[in-house]
Amino acid sequence: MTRKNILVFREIPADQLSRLQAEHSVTVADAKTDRAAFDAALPTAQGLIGSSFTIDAAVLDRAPKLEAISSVSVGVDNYALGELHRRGIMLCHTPGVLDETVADTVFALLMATSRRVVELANMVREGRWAKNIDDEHFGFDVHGKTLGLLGFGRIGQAIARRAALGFGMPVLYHSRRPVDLASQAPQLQGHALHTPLPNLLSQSDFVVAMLPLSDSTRGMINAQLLSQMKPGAVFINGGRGATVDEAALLAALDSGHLRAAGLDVFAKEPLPLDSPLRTHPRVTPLPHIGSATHETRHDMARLAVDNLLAALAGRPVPAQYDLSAA
Ligand SMILES: NC(=O)C1=CN([C@@H]2O[C@H](COP(=O)(O)OP(=O)(O)OC[C@H]3O[C@@H](n4cnc5c(N)ncnc54)[C@H](OP(=O)(O)O)[C@@H]3O)[C@@H](O)[C@H]2O)C=CC1
Ligand SMILES: O=CC(=O)O
Repeated sequence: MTRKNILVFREIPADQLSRLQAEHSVTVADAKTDRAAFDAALPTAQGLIGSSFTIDAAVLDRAPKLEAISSVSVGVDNYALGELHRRGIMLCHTPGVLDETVADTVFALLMATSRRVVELANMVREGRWAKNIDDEHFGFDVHGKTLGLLGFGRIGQAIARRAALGFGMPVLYHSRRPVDLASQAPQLQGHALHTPLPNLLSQSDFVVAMLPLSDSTRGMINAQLLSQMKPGAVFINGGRGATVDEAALLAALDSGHLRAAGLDVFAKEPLPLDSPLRTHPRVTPLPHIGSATHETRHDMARLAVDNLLAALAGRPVPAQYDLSAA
């Protein structure tokens, strides 16, 4: 079989790198920290694999031999989808293998915001636990409360299973098309309801966004949407930061309309030091760790390598992203 040129633009585990090296010529050059080496390898690259770097038309112009990109992520908002489609370059991603881990992270944010986990742990660490805990420190229950999900795809449904089956939470969800629960999520039958957005917002104690970033979702969670949320509700974002108007979110927290926010993702990452979201007392910020466990990151890398090896060999690809609508 012909050896092809692969450019690894963000580190992958050694055992997965070896699989690529066994069949192809591989250059490892981190696109962010080793940009000169990345640029030098682009003109001959036939396959790219990595994540967290924007591959736009300017990058593609310098990669005339490119056949396939394998993203070690499920989200594909870093890629110029229309350009890839136009140029006939295949895009692969890692759906499914991270669903349960990301749902766990979202639940960590639900618990942390409601039970004030970080704030009260800091009180203990800093020697400020000086008296018995009283209502000044109390949190709010999660179990039994209503969960509103914006986005009810693979990960949204994994969150819904935890909420409905583990925490006895009624689940309302919003997506453009209702999901046929009988065939796609039988465990959630009788537990999750496709709900008009205004009703979901006004009835939910927790609103969790698990949306991809696209033209239709960019800035979707704006002042008007936030104002329709139930007073005292908690907002969690596990999808993409740019789906939220962050200034509007801050205003909703500062006015007291929202009780708290748990955010794994931000419009700009890493979160700028001067962002008020970094230190806001009622925001629990995480550094985009939705899928960041040893097991799941390894599974993602393995699927991304499976994808790229299959794409370059002309074999059926396990998880090709459909660019036809781009
Ligand atoms: N924090 C982290 O580390 C991680 C974040 N993510 C993010 O989560 C996203 C979701 O992942 P996953 O569940 O696998 O994706 P899916 O494609 O399975 O689900 C996406 C959901 O969003 C809905 N949706 C899309 N556009 C809109 C819209 N305009 N209005 C309302 N609903 C919409 C879809 O329904 P419909 O099309 O019917 O509208 C679907 O229910 C990823 O794209 C990624 O950006 C993923 C992994 C880790
Ligand atoms: O944000 C992570 C992803 O896989 O998408």
